Formats: sequence, structure tokens, C-alpha cells
Amino acid sequence: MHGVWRTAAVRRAEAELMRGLPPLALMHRAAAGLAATCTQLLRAMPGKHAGAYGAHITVLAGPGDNGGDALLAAERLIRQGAQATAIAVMGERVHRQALRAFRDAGGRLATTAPTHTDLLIDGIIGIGGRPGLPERAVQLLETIHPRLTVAVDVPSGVDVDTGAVPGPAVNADVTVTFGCRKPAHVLGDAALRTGYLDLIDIGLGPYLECEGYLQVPTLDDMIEQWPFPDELDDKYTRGVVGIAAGSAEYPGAAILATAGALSGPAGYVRYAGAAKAQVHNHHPEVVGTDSVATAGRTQSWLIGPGSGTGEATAHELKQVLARPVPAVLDADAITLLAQSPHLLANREAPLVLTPHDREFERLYGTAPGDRRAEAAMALAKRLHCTVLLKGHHTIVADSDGTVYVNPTGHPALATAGTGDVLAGLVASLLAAGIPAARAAMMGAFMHGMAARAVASEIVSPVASQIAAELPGTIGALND
Ligand SMILES: NC(=O)C1=CN([C@@H]2O[C@H](COP(=O)(O)OP(=O)(O)OC[C@H]3O[C@@H](n4cnc5c(N)ncnc54)[C@H](O)[C@@H]3O)[C@@H](O)[C@H]2O)[C@@H](O)CC1
Ligand SMILES: [K+]
Repeated sequence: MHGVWRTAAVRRAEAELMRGLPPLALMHRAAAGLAATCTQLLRAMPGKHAGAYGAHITVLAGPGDNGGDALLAAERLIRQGAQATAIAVMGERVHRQALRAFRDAGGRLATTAPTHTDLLIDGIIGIGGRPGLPERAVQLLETIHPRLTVAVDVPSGVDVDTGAVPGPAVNADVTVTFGCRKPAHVLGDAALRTGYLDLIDIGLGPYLECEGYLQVPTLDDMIEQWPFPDELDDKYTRGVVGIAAGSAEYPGAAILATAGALSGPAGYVRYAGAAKAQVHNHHPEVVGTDSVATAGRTQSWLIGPGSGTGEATAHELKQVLARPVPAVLDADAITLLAQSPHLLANREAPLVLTPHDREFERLYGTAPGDRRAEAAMALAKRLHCTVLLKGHHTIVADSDGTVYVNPTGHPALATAGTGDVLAGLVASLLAAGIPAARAAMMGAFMHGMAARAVASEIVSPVASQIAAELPGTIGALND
């Protein structure tokens, strides 16, 4: 699991670390890491240059230490044979010592953009930045057409602590950050502008508060935590999952949700609803009944995908909520819950809600907006449940304050039915005994991985292709 820390926590850690170090020591560490990454990128870039040697670099240097990092990295690249031009975007306000070092090494200070540059280093603003960019920086970014843009610490202009991008901001191919990940690297539109993230160790780790603001799961977490069956398991010990999804009008949702559940760790999938014949045709291993009441005991339930929002679903939802086992409420079940929040009055067993933005608004009263982690956290606390807020970089917030951000996923997931598959998978993880927030996070992670795998072969995959990929993607965890 990777931790993610906000600016204030980074500043506190930095102050502690700096106490025993000479001035500029951390900036030199940051610049060394940044220069090394730039050299690697230049080496991989086809062209007349050989790595940094012969390459042209442009530095946009802002008024603070972020600009200082960029100038000191450029100084190192010049010493490796690069040509470098720096533009101080706030004129006189620029890191003096770093600028002197840059010029002493042979760097050129200019006021206009060069016509050609291989690499643009964005040192405009870092974690000391307010969202948005100075007008001069916007003009320069429009004029310069680098082959590659590397952001220092964060893409300038983003809101570092929320991941929002309310104004102009840099669009980086690579972001080189120092000490730890920050929310902008993993959340919201800022994450899309971060590009590939390279984390440089500057010795901050021991000084960071142990719990980050957010957690980003890794493949190793999946490998360690996925509940694979062992020799002593039978279908019941692996967990029984109940799926109340689909309807006569929408049998597809039932098929996709059961496909998701079948790909997960549960040993037995029971379907309850009007699409049982179609589910059976697609998945002969699923046992079908007409209603939640007749489905027998399960260790978890999923209700909502394609269910409709009529009386019959409302009745089934009450049945599911009355059972003392974890449940996933998706799609129409979320709409019904939003209309009748009192349904949760006596609910104690864990609950996972999987809203997209419009469903979130129905539940919470306002849309998540661009402070997505905070929004998901607030809803989880209000309803005392786990919220899986869908989007690129899906967020899973638990009522105990834990927030996961999913690093996998693909634009291909923006297609009908993928949410049904995900909901079924999460319900299967719950049936296997995985705690709610972790089940939601693991489901989102593997679902996103499967989508990536399919999208690498098919331009526009559909939900059933992603469902078909899941068993292989999950099975590979055990290799
Ligand atoms: N925190 C750490 O542990 C380390 C930080 N370092 C670097 O230091 C950076 C932070 O440096 P600073 O605190 O000097 O802050 P920044 O360099 O991020 O910039 C702050 C300056 O930019 C101006 N500014 C902020 N937002 C603006 C906007 N939207 N438009 C116009 N001007 C704006 C502010 O008035 C201030 O003068 C980090 O991002 C990183 O690059 C590294 O040198 C090493 C270690
Ligand atoms: K920057």
C-alpha cells in the first residue's frame, strides 16, 4: 500500500528532516533525482542527442523552491552536455542561488520561448502553489511545444491537496515527486495531468506521520490479500453470495452481475429475481430463485443493477437490508435508498454503496464536485457505510476515515454494464469474509486491471468481455 500525504503533513516532515541538514541539502537531493530521471527520459527519446548530451532543455522557473529544484536539475543536465534555457515566469522572483548555479554552468536565461526544445521542465509552482497559473506561464505553455514535459513535484496549477484542476494547469508526461505521493498525483483531474509518476527518496519517510491521508493499493496487496481457496475449503466455507439484480426488462444486468460474482472468491452464487432463466442459460453453475426471501442463507448480497425502482425492488431491498450479512447496494437500489433513507435505520451489517456522480448526488444532496475524496468520506460517515465513488481513479471511503484511491482502470470501463460486473465481484469478496472497504478496493483494483488487459487487445470492449477477462486476471495473482 502506498501512502499519500497532504501539503501540511509534508511540510511538517520536511521541517523535522531539515533540522539536521545544511541549507539547500534537500533541494540538491531533489534536483539530483529529477536530473537522473530527465537523463533517462532523454536517453529513451529518439533524436540526434545521446541522453542529455546534445539535447535542448527549457526550464520554466517560478518564484519558489519548485523553480529552484528545476534550475539545479538543469545545471546537472548542462554538465552532462545539454543546452538549457530558463525562463523566470515571475521575472525577478526566482530562486537566486539556483539561478546562479544554473548560469555558472552555462545555462541561458531568456524571456521568450525557444523554437525547439526536447524537454520542458515545469518548475513553475509546487506544493506551495495555489490552483491556477500566472498569465505569463499560460502564454509560455501555449508557445512552447516540447517533445516531453516533466513536472517537478506536481503539475503546476493543480490543487495539490484535492486533485481538482479549477484553472489552467500543466499537462505532464512525467511527474517527478519527492519524499511521498501527494493527493494531486492520484485524485481527480490532477491525476490525469500527472502522467507517469516517479517518486524520489529524499529521506522524508521516517518523518512522515504513519497514516497518510489516502492509501493507494498495489498489486502486491492483491497478491497478499486475495482469498484463494485451500484444500480444506468447500463451496460453503468459501462463501455464498446472493445476487438480486436484473429484471424482465433488464436481464443483462443479472447476467453481468452474476458473472462478476462468479469471477470472485465465493464458492456459490445464488440468483434471486425475474431473470433466473437467462442467468441459468449463461451461467449453469448459478442457482436461481424468484426472490431474496426464498434464496436461503448467504454470506452477502448484491442488490440493484437493472432491478428497476418499483415496488417489487423496494420490497426486495428491505429484505436484503434486514439480513445480518454484508450487502452491496448498486444502481436502482441506490436510487431507492436516496428516496427512503430511513431504510438504513436498523441496519448494522456492513454496507457498500457504489454510486457514480449522479447517484452520489441523489444520496448526498450535492454532487461530489472536484473534492472527491472529501465527498466520498462525508457520505461514508453520514450513512455509516463504505462508499465506492466511481470515476477514473475510483475512490473507496470507509466510515472509519480510511480512504483508498484505485490506481487501475481504463477509459474502456465507461461503457454500459461494467458497474454490474464490479458490484458482483465486490459482493463475492464480501461473501468470502473480506471487510467491506477492503472488498470494495480489491474489487475495483482487479476490475480495473481486467479492463486494461482487454483494452490492450480490443479498442472498445464491452462489459461481458471485461467479465470474461476477470478470472484470468485474478488467477494470475496466484502464479
Ligand atoms: N517539501 C519538501 O520536502 C521539499 C520541497 N522541495 C520543493 O519545494 C517546493 C515547494 O516550494 P515553495 O514552498 O517555495 O513553494 P512553490 O515553489 O510551490 O511556490 C510558492 C511560490 O509561488 C507563488 N504562487 C503560488 N501559487 C501561485 C499561482 N497560482 N500563481 C502565481 N504564483 C503562485 C507563491 O506566492 C510563492 O511565492 C516543492 O514543491 C518541491 O519542488 C524540494 O526542494 C525538496 C524538499
Ligand atoms: K511544478
